[in-house]
Amino acid sequence: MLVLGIDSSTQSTKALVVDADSGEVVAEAKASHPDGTEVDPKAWWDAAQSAIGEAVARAPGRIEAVSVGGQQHGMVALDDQGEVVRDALLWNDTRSAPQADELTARHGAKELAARTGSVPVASFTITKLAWLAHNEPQHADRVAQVLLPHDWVSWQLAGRPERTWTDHGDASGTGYYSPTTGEWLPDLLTDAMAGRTPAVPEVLAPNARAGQAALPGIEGATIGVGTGDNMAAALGLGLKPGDVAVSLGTSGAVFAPAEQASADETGTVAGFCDATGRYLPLVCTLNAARVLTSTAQVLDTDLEGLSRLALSAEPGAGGLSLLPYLEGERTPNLPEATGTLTGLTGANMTPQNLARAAVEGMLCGMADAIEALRDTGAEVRRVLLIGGAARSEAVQGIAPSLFGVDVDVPDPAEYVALGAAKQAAWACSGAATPPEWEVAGTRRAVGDDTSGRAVRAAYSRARNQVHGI
Ligand SMILES: Nc1ncnc2c1ncn2[C@@H]1O[C@H](COP(=O)(O)OP(=O)(O)O)[C@@H](O)[C@H]1O
Ligand SMILES: O=C(CO)[C@@H](O)[C@H](O)COP(=O)(O)O
Repeated sequence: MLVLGIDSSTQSTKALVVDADSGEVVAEAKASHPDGTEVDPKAWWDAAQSAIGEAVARAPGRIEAVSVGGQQHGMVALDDQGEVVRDALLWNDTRSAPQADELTARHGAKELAARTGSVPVASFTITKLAWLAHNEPQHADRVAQVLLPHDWVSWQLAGRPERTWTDHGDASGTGYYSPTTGEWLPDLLTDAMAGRTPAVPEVLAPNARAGQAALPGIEGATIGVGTGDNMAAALGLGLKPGDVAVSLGTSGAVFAPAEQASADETGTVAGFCDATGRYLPLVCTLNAARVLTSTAQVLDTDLEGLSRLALSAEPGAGGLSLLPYLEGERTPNLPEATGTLTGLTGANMTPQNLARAAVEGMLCGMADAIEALRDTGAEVRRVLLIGGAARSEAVQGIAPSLFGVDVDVPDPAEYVALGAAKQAAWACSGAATPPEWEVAGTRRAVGDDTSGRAVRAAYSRARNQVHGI
């Protein structure tokens, strides 16, 4: 039996056709999304149709089921005809930072963490709805329903039926859902939207059959419930206790499976649900893979060239530290921040050191995130490095000493789309637990030095100097 997994993430849509018995990927395709932090959702649907069409054309048989993993938090506001009211505001759009502060001041961080699992920052859907109510009341008045990106793409796949749905994982990133009771929190939604209460999708079980595909080429295939991209990656990797995933895509996301819900009132760790009915505490930064792309551009090289340069510099980049807050930052919560390069001298200002500082700066944020997860009780036995930037040799070489824990690199693959495919197979199997697919070859990354502590200390000093934290 063949199933289809879709990853509709920030930069692109990926589609994988997978053999449901073995987990083997038999066909795949990819289509890009536009840049920017506000996007017309139709661009995701165009990309999905293109990637699905290509993947399915290469598939050796009929697709029985499909599921969608999508970038978390994005605000897809629909009117009473099901049309989008305005472009979606994405997870990495920081304009709603003042609304995040206001909501937290009004309700209290402790209360919000206890009720929703998280203290909202600008990424969370609830703050985007509050921004809309305050800045575009004419649009807010027209909002009849709010969906998340994966809900909206699944709904298009189903041919826009009467019913809309979501899952626990993605719902837990809205800021108006309770991970512990599994219920929406309409009072928080109404408060954020200044008295308006749009409809929200039905929350279905992780292995639900949510609908049937209406898209030509996969018509009649069962649609699984779908989930957030990080929840899908956790499912695709089959994370076990002690495993921590570090995903280096547009965002840097660090997450671990948990049996208990978390409620970190400092706001560092978001208390999300996973895609199996359990939990997925997660720390997220706004600056990961694109830090490397931007630095490569400055150095007039490509990503391989950047990697070579970084590995030819000494650990510590000759005293340079890069605080890579190129898009503002979410963890630490510095939405207005810009990037800073500290420690420049005539002697150390080389392309090699700059490349090294970029890789180290991005990874130091991830090392802090691993520590924050550990502080909330997560067991950290090994790190699994995934996402686009995990393909970089420099990242693989430098991560172990900065993380101070074993780092395994699963074979490069689209783990979000694989997790979505696994969810689709689960919806068909009717079993109590998802299928167990073996994760293809995992290689242990070997660190190039033991100076991780010193590099991290220099990074902390730079952050303290510039931002006082
Ligand atoms: N070898 C590489 N080295 C560094 N970065 C890479 C490499 N290959 C891909 N990337 C980066 O990975 C990013 C895409 O990763 P992905 O996990 O697909 O992101 P997203 O899920 O956010 O769309 C792009 O910014 C791309 O430049
Ligand atoms: O906001 C978060 C997690 O809370 C991000 O991780 C988004 O889910 C986008 O992910 P990528 O496109 O970087 O995979």
